Amino acid sequence: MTDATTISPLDQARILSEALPHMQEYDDETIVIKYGGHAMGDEDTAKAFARDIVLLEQTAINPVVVHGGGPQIATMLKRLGIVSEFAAGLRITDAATIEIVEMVLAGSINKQLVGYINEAGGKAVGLCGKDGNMVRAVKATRTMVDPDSHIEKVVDLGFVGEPDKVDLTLLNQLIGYELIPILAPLATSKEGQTFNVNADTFAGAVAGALKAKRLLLLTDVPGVLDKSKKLIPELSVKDARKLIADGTISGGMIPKVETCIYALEQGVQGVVILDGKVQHAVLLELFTNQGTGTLIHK
Ligand SMILES: Nc1ncnc2c1ncn2[C@@H]1O[C@H](COP(=O)(O)OP(=O)(O)O)[C@@H](O)[C@H]1O
Ligand SMILES: CC(=O)N[C@@H](CCC(=O)OP(=O)(O)O)C(=O)O
Repeated sequence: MTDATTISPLDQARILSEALPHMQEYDDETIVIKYGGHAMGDEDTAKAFARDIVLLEQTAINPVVVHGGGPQIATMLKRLGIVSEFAAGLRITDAATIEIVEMVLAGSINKQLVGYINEAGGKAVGLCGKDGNMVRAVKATRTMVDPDSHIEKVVDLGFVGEPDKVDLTLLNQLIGYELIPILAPLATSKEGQTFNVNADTFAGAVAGALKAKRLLLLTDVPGVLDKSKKLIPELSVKDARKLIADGTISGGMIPKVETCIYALEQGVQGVVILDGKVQHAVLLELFTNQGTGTLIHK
C-alpha cells in the first residue's frame, strides 16, 4: 500500500485534484475488470485490488469484476490426483473436472474476493453466470492440427462453453443498488449443463452486453509484448491479428486479445491489457494520465 506519510498533505490534495477529470470521464459509467488467476498472486496485492474496486464504486463508477483462477484450479486438481490438459488455451473439462472448477471458481476464489471487497468497505455480491440465467453458453469446439499426421481434427473439450447469450436483468439490479458484482466464469447451457468458460471470454461477453466504457484485463505481464519482450503501449485490431498470425502473441494471450477485439466490436469503448501484480494497477490506469498496459483500439 502507498505510504501516505512520505508525501506532503499538499501533494496528496494535488493528486486527488488531478484525478478529477478522470473521475468525471467515468462518472456513472460501467467498467468491467477481469482479474486473472495469475494476477491474484499475494494477499496484499489482492487486498489493494479490492480497495481500488471500492474506490471506483465510491466515485460513482459501476465496477463489475470477473475473476479467473486457472492456477488455483490446477493446484486443487493436482491435490486430488486429477490430470488436466489444455487444447487451444482451454482446459479440457470432463465430469470430474467441472465439479472442481465450479468448487474453486464459484466457491473459494469468488468468496475470498467478496470478503476482501467487503473488508474494504464495499458491498460485493459473488455470483457466477448461472445465477439469474445471466450467461448462457453453448459447447465450445476447436480444431487442432495433429502433430504426427498433420491432419486437422476436432478436439472434444468436454464441458467447456462459449457464451451465446447474456441476460442483464440481475446485473442491472445489482448495479442500480450500488452493489459490486463479482462474477465467476461458469455458465449454463439451454439444457441446464454447467460449462467452464475461459474467464477472458466471459468478461468480454459481459462487457459487450453492458456496453461498458472500459474493459480492463489484469494479468501477470505488463501487457502485449513484442518479439524482444518490450511492451506495446497501443495496438490496432489489424496489428493485433498480425501478431497472433506470426506467433508473437501465443498461449493465454490469444483468448485475451481475441476478447479485446470482440468487446470493441460489441461497442465497448476501450480495452486494456495490464499487469495486475502492480499495486493499484486499476487506479493507475483509470485515474492518471499515464496508461500502464496495452490499449487495443479499432
Ligand atoms: N506477446 C505476448 N505478450 C505478453 N504475454 C504473452 C505473449 N504471448 C504469450 N504470452 C503469455 O500469455 C500469458 C498471459 O495469459 P494467461 O497465463 O492465460 O494469464 P491469466 O491467468 O492472467 O489469464 C503471459 O504470462 C505470457 O506467458
Ligand atoms: C475453459 C477454461 O480454460 N477455463 C478456465 C477458467 C478459469 C480462467 O480462465 O482463469 P484465468 O483467467 O486465471 O486463466 C480454466 O479452467 O482454467
